[in-house]
Amino acid sequence: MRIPLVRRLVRREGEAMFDLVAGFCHAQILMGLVDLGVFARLERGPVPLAALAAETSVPEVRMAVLVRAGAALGLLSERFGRVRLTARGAALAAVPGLPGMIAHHRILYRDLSDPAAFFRDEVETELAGFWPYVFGAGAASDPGQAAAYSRLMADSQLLVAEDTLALANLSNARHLMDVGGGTGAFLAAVAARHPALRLTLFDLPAVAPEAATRLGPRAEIRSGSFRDDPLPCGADTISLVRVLYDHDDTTVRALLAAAHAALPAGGRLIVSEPMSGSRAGDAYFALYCMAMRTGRVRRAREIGALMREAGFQTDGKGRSRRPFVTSVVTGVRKS
Ligand SMILES: C[S@@+](CC[C@H](N)C(=O)[O-])C[C@H]1O[C@@H](n2cnc3c(N)ncnc32)[C@H](O)[C@@H]1O
Repeated sequence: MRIPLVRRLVRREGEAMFDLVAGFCHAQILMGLVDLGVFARLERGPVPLAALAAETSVPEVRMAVLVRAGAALGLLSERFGRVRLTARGAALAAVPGLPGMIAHHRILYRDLSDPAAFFRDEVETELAGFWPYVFGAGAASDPGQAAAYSRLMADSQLLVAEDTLALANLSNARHLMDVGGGTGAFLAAVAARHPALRLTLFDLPAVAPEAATRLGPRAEIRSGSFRDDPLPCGADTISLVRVLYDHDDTTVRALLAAAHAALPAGGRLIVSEPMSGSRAGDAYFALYCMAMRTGRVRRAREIGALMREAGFQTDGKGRSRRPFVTSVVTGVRKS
């Protein structure tokens, strides 16, 4: 700090370090704003601080602290006695599924509350129970659990679909099968862009029927488990969107082999999910997957190697517009 030429750099480094130190507080400010409905309230327009405090049953002096904290994080501003959303705050409130995702992070944070024990694998994680479908079709038969996860997945699919479709061109495809397609949010986005493309969705029996409600006659719905059943044939393109990272290498190898068997020569496989090699992949999704205890975040080149092992031709290069949304690796079945 005493050397003028590097003072600015040192201050920036110091701020970045302090942000790391204070990260938990930042996350809790965000969750507080979601839990208290502040984003939802301010989406309807600016509000005086006292009214916001009264509506949320928070004492005004404490709400003033929360609002200032939200302002410090670039989410809120207070002008002319009214609290309002900044552009970032408004965008955050409007991203489909994001407030729900922030709220469900309390489960992840409980799992991470003793990080040394977490990394030593001494924690019975709650997230492993939140996503029971990963363990197989039997565990997914609880409709309440299935509905909770399906909603979170479908809401967050909008951006994933946008980036996947920007990176994996489907204009030459005739028939796409989305394996692990959930309740059909990805295929709904595909259908809107490619009206002539034939669509099939494959998912567990507890999940797939809901896709029929969303997609209607636009898609054929096939129920089954890719752990136990062969994948239906007929599609010239298969997509696996946010599926591989839920599973260990043995299951992924079997699934990629099944996709290879289901495709004709020249058929195309599209893998889209957050990958290692980015801050989001390594400092968020990797921990999330570890807490789920079933899968892991992989580098694009690892996914590429697994695809090649299954018989696909791929350069294994992950492409991404926004690594925190998704990355894409594609391959072609060799003849
Ligand atoms: C993380 S979700 C992704 C859903 C959707 N592709 C998306 O991106 O929104 C993983 C999906 O894989 C499905 N799945 C998990 N195990 C499966 C299995 N053994 N057979 C078929 N689908 C399975 C789940 O039901 C779930 O819909």
